[in-house]
Amino acid sequence: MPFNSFEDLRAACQNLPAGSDGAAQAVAHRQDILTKPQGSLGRLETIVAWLARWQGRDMPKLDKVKVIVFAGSHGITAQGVSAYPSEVTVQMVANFAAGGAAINQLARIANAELDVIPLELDRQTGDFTQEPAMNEAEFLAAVSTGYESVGKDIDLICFGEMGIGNTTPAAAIAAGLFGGGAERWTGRGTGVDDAGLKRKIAAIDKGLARHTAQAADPLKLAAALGGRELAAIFGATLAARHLGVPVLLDGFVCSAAVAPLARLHPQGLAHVLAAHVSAEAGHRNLLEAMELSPLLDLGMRLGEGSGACLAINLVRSALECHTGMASFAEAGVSEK
Ligand SMILES: Cc1cc2ncn([C@H]3O[C@H](COP(=O)(O)O)[C@@H](O)[C@H]3O)c2cc1C
Ligand SMILES: O=C(O)c1cccnc1
Repeated sequence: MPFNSFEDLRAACQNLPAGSDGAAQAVAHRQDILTKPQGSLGRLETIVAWLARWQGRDMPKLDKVKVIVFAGSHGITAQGVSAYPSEVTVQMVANFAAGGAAINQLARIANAELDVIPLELDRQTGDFTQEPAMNEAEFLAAVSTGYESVGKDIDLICFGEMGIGNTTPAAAIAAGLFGGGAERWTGRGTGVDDAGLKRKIAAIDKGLARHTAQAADPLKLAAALGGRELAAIFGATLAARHLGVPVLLDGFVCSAAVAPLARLHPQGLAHVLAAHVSAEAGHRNLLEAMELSPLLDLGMRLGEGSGACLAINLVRSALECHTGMASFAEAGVSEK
């Protein structure tokens, strides 16, 4: 196991590579000689520079793109915080294996390999209104599983989650890290009614009050209020940074999962691009709090990594222009 204590993990979060300035500059230089008005591909140009910086390659590639969906089971569901029953998590893992979920279709069309990693689905986390969701060892085990799931040979990676109830721990982490109370961060998830939304807000406020002692430490907070799949996404995003793999970030749950990294290092999420802003209330605020600007805004609120996976083809398009276009000199086109 790569991490045996909060302190081990904290040290790994504070020791992050800066990415290659040279590779990002090589991309910017090539962008300026391609047959288009300078800067006219807008964010497509900065996406390629971002890929280059974090892959450490002057000419980035997207030969091996991966999606990993982590699944977890949540004790907080006892508080009636989801519109669906807890057993849907295991049922959806079977659906992923059979190819019947949204993420299966999106991964196929993005030419991305899909892995699904269930995390102790027969052992729910603690109900954080009553006890910590995870103790230190449980949290570190989930973080370590995520950390070890990322290979060095991957060119771009997306993480997704499946876990009925998990918009509640996500909102709790966001509220714990960025303040403003539960109401500011809590949305309807799978579609709870007004009474369900009230229960959710009350449960989160109760959890925040119970675990105030953990609030000053982003890792302890994520253990007390989080979930195993969120912890794994945190660990996997950290591994991606250490291994030079750029990350596309999915919706509200994934954003909350990686938020502790933003808190532990000022550049902690520099290798992460927000693929979309989800319709879950709180996601827009959360991205703003982490200074991330989403690529897509399509009213999606599914999770599974669906928004991140959809943006793969955008990144592929950006790279295709960069590698395939002719320069002014090559094409004999007059410059300004
Ligand atoms: C059939 C089905 C498929 C899903 N795929 C992702 N989620 C999403 O919904 C859940 C979070 O919402 P809440 O906090 O309200 O439970 C997570 O499992 C998330 O991945 C799904 C939910 C359902 C019902
Ligand atoms: O944005 C998300 O991550 C999300 C929203 C609703 C349900 N599950 C996930």
